[in-house]
Amino acid sequence: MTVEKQAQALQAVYNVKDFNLWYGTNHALKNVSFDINESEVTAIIGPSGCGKSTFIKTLNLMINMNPSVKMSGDIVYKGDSLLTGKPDLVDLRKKVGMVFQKPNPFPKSIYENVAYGPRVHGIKKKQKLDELVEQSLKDAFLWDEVKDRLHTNGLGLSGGQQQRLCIARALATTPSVILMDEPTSALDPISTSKVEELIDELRKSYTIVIVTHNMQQAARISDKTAFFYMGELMEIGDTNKIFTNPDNKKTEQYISGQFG
Ligand SMILES: Nc1ncnc2c1ncn2[C@@H]1O[C@H](COP(=O)(O)OP(=O)(O)OP(=O)(O)O)[C@@H](O)[C@H]1O
Repeated sequence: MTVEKQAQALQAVYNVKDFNLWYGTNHALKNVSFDINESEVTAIIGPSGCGKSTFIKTLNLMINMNPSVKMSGDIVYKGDSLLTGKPDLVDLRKKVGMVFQKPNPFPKSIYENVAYGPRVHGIKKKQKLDELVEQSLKDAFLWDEVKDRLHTNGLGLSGGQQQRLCIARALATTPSVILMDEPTSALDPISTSKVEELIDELRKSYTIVIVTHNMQQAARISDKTAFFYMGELMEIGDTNKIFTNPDNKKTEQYISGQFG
């Protein structure tokens, strides 16, 4: 990590404070506390059902779509409480983009997929939209593959291309954070490595939180790794340390494949 990056890394973009979440009576996240630093890639790992997806969906309050959810503690985004404040959800989701496990382009043209977010946020001028679409597709490493077919349906792209289109769509609203929930688990190895290369580039400009089942992937692409187990954060630290010399016995057992 460069000196500049270390200096930036001291800035927390999220403070998660004694956070609990229940689905009805199911206590899915328990007393979770940690900071997510600006300009870092934070990987969330842990066995199935440990609360990874639940956690990442709280960071843009997508979790609020589920009426059975109750939360306590706090998640503070850039100084503002997401739980006790009254965050503007449209604005929050502009700043905190999300990419899902299964590529989910809108059934619209490639151009319209990317232009959609900026339009919702009031950008109407064609020239500005054209520029944003081109830049976002370039930043998502997709421009060269689609520049001659921008007005064809996004669903006509391959799975890996669709996922990069979804990343372009997230970038088009100029977010500061990108949440990724297992973004490569539905992709083949070549598409996966393209998305990993892309994450490596995006890390220079964005804060990234990624849920992954793939421990090699977490080790390759993240600065920090958080290990969740049965709804608890067992350990968070520098990825190198978590994968070579974790403090917690459960982390060690998980990364060495003793359970999963
Ligand atoms: N919509 C929901 N309604 C009720 N319970 C839920 C819901 N979503 C998740 N849960 C429960 O919350 C707990 C955490 O689930 P979550 O999907 O966050 O885990 P995960 O670590 O992402 O799992 P996986 O790796 O299998 O995707 C589990 O007990 C799960 O059954």
